[in-house]
Amino acid sequence: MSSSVGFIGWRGMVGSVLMQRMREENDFAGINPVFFSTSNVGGRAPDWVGASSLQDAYDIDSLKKLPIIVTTQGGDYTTAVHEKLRAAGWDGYWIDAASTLRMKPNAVIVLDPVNRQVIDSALGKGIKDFVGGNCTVSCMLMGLAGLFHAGLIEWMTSMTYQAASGGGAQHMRELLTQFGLLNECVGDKLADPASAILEIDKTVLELQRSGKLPVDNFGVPLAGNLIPWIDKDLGNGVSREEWKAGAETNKILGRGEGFDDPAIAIDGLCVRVGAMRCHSQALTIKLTRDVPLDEIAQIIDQGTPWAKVIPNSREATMSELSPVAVTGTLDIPVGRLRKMSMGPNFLSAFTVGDQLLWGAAEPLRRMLNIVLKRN
Ligand SMILES: NC(=O)C1=CN([C@@H]2O[C@H](COP(=O)(O)OP(=O)(O)OC[C@H]3O[C@@H](n4cnc5c(N)ncnc54)[C@H](OP(=O)(O)O)[C@@H]3O)[C@@H](O)[C@H]2O)C=CC1
Ligand SMILES: N[C@@H](CC(=O)OP(=O)(O)O)C(=O)O
Repeated sequence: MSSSVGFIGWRGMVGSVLMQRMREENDFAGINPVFFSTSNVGGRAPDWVGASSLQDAYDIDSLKKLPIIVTTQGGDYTTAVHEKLRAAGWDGYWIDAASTLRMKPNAVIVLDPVNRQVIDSALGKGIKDFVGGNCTVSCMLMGLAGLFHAGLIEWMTSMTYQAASGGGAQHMRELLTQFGLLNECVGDKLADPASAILEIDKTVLELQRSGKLPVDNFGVPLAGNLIPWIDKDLGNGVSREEWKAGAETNKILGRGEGFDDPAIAIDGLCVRVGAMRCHSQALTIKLTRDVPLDEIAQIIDQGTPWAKVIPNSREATMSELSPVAVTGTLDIPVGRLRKMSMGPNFLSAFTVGDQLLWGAAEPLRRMLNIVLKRN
């Protein structure tokens, strides 16, 4: 008999990528999907499952009937509903993209190609809350799993270059609108090859500083700029996005508080750049021992089926190690691998991942399938 699965947030950006991947993998064949809405109760459910109407995503009685709920609606929704649903006696599986529950002791951060053992052990203990990790963390781990599992990482810094999509659809629109307006304000000068570049630069800067660009989402212009702060201020000089790197990576790997193995120190700065939907990161890794580069490349390549080592050449880097090359694929290229001048135990790496695929939708899709196979 097919299991009923409730979907909340299916028409949002992360939800749409999840639906797309589920359809590509024929995942709907084995389930009875029930679609919910926070804004259009009674409206039509998506075409591909036939005509049924959207149920109320806040109605605890409707949600309670489902053995599995998958939500990509966001943290506010999780906060509003999860506790109430559990308090009402619901004992189903909750699979969530939002960060709200990630660090709760009875929730597991899911990234099964990396932490299937942690997931299986949690399932065996009756844990029912499974949450996708932060996009930067998940993409990094999909690339570097081999090194972590081989015990080769003593500590690591991660300097990120995060895409506009991490903020949501409106952020992507705002970035493109800003780019358009900047282009427009110097359109005539750009068309004239004889015009002075410093004049163009001055005009662009004037518009960027004028307060006339739309900045409702980012707060400041991102086009032709960058923002070295992502997510909340924790009050100790660390942004919440930066804190997640260490906290979530260790929890995913089953290390640190609550586990037998000690935490690995991971820290860095998180920066928003004008890329569309791929997060990139530059990593400095202190190895636990001196390992030759060709062995390191092999270990990374074999870490997950999606990790792909890019030769450390200018040509390969430019064509294969960029957001434009990676967007829409599940590949996690890892390149710029070289020993650093600080010594043979210091490794540099650069990795890129589609933050809506491995960074958000794909771990949830795979977790749903793990749960379905158990049921
Ligand atoms: N953006 C990201 O990169 C990541 C996001 N996440 C998590 O996923 C959550 C959802 O993110 P995201 O998908 O970007 O959020 P969206 O804003 O795209 O979608 C969230 C909800 O907004 C409602 N909505 C209102 N207007 C529209 C519209 N015009 N088109 C589509 N949906 C609309 C929908 O709910 P309804 O149908 O009920 O009206 C939808 O489910 C985040 O809050 C975060 O917790 C996790 C990892 C990465
Ligand atoms: N904060 C990430 C996106 C995201 O949703 O992260 P999280 O799932 O950890 O809240 C970014 O802005 O790029």
